Amino acid sequence: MQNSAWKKHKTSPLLLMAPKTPQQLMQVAGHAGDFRVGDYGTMLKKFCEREQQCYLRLMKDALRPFVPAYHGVVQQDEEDYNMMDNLLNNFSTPAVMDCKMGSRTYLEEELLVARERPQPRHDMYEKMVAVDPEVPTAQERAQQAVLKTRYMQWRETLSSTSTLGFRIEGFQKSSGECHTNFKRTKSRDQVTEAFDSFVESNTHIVWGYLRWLKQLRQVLETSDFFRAHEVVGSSLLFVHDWTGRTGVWMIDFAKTAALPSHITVDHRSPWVEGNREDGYLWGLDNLIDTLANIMEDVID
Ligand SMILES: Nc1ncnc2c1ncn2[C@@H]1O[C@H](COP(=O)(O)OP(=O)(O)OP(=O)(O)O)[C@@H](O)[C@H]1O
Ligand SMILES: O=P(O)(O)O[C@@H]1[C@H](O)[C@H](O)[C@@H](OP(=O)(O)O)[C@H](OP(=O)(O)O)[C@H]1O
Repeated sequence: MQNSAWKKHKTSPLLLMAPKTPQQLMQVAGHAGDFRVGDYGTMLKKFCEREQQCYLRLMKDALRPFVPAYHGVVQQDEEDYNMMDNLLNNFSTPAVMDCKMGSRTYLEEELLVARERPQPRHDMYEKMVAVDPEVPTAQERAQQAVLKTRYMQWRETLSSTSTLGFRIEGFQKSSGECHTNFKRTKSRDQVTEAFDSFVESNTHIVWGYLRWLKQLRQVLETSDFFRAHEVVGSSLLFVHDWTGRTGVWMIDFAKTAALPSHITVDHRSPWVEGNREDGYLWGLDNLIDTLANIMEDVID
């Protein structure tokens, strides 16, 4: 193996079986520039220790089949990356959708930081007024800046995050057609319309996704990892292709935090500051209901 990174970390047998052929990098959401194509069917995501710790725990959890296999830390151009399976492997010109799960998209600790050391952000002010120039307060207008938590809360209420506990971030069809303009996709009807466009009204695909989501819900209800973590800002990645193959995986654990032992969450109760609830299962219930309704409408 040529890559010096391999010397640093042992490879898993699965990885050794993966193709050497360079994989295509397809990113339908998230931070631009944080990803690279890795060797042997992997992708590299800019290193985040919190995410690394989650993946290490997830590799030993019941949730393992629902997350990309994790292969350790590698270096490229003096940058550290978490290396994981590219979930698009084994799909033929796939369609991909990213759904951000949960009713809250920032950590409680971010709220504390915002109070103690407020750092209003101009870039977020710009993103806010680009969608709705009427939203900033007089003070925010004067500063031409907003706090990140304020921006994130506004994004939640604008989209289905606050009403359904998940939101569509973006999708790419197998034709390459890409849609990322979902900031105002809020009602169940709007979400259904977007989803229908993603699957191109193919109920076989919807059926496949429903099966994945129901299995995932069952496993989440028994997972030790899920019981002990606040899962915030994590996404479900939906992948299908023309052969009818489907898959749904959990990705993005950069803001998934271990809970102190005295706190338990059910992932369905409403969040109030201090209870650490993330609304993940509430969102998954609503997502499953939304897809089930698509199937019912077809049958009726
Ligand atoms: N293991 C993977 N296999 C295939 N594609 C992936 C994988 N991980 C991430 N992606 C792609 O990259 C996108 C962004 O991933 P991710 O959510 O981890 O990024 P992020 O920058 O942490 O996002 P956020 O802005 O929510 O913090 C996903 O929507 C998906 O298209
Ligand atoms: O989708 P948008 O409207 O572009 O907003 C971004 C989105 O909410 C990301 O989840 C968030 O990153 P984190 O999840 O990592 O907090 C990012 O914060 P950032 O700019 O501080 O990275 C926001 O700018």
